[in-house]
Amino acid sequence: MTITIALPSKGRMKDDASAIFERAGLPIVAVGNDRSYRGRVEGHEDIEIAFLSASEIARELGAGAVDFGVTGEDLVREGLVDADRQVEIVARLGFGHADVVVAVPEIWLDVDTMADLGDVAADFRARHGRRLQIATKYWRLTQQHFSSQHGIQLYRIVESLGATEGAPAAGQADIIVDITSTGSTLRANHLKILSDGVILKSQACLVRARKSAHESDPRIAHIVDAVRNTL
Ligand SMILES: Nc1ncnc2c1ncn2[C@@H]1O[C@H](COP(=O)(O)OP(=O)(O)OP(=O)(O)O)[C@@H](O)[C@H]1O
Ligand SMILES: O=P(O)(O)OC[C@H]1O[C@H](OP(=O)(O)OP(=O)(O)O)[C@H](O)[C@@H]1O
Repeated sequence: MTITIALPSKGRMKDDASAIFERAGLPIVAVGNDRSYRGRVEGHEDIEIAFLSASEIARELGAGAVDFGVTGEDLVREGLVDADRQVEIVARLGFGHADVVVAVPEIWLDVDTMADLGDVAADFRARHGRRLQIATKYWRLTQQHFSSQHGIQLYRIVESLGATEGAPAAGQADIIVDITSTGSTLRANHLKILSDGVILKSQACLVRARKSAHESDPRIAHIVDAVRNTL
């Protein structure tokens, strides 16, 4: 059986992901030219590299189409139902840090916690004739945090695929759920994070698809150990 490892083909995690495997003694070489979406590990003919986008990696892990992948924990938990049953987070790799947060307009002076936001949501229809609107691309994480964790049911998610922080000022939503790293985009858009509004502290992870064939395969354990030993 060939083992397939999916690595980011572009974007902010690409170089760090390859560097981890280099340090683990599993140097990656592209097959064909620089733009090729296939690679291999030097000296290991039975390991194949698939270069995919970060969110595709989460999906392919869930489908069991790859054995390992490097991607953000946010994308794994957003992309997969009951993620821990489908995949194992083998190692947190120390790059690609970003927090998924609930942020509200700074001028909402009396809203500092999820409980305060729950009060706002409960009154929203009476005051404004519609539900509180949340702009996000993180549907699953938002629903878990609001409905399951904080018992807030009265809201509507407005899908946002880019420039989410601009949605409140543009009148497209009231609040947002998005990732932040330095906080400068939130500040520039006059948004503040609720004190208990950090939904997930994400970073790049080595993730393994849970497959029964892995249990008896020493190459799987070798890859896991080699990557963990770099940290
Ligand atoms: N400042 C940041 N902005 C966006 N994503 C970040 C940031 N810092 C770290 N990340 C993480 O990087 C990952 C997304 O990476 P990137 O945006 O490079 O992917 P992508 O190639 O655009 O993926 P896709 O096209 O599939 O969305 C996520 O896991 C995210 O948490
Ligand atoms: O807290 P900060 O350091 O300001 O970073 C957060 C911002 O960075 C990302 O957008 P980016 O411009 O990278 O584009 P992307 O969403 O297409 O990745 C993300 O979507 C946030 O908007």
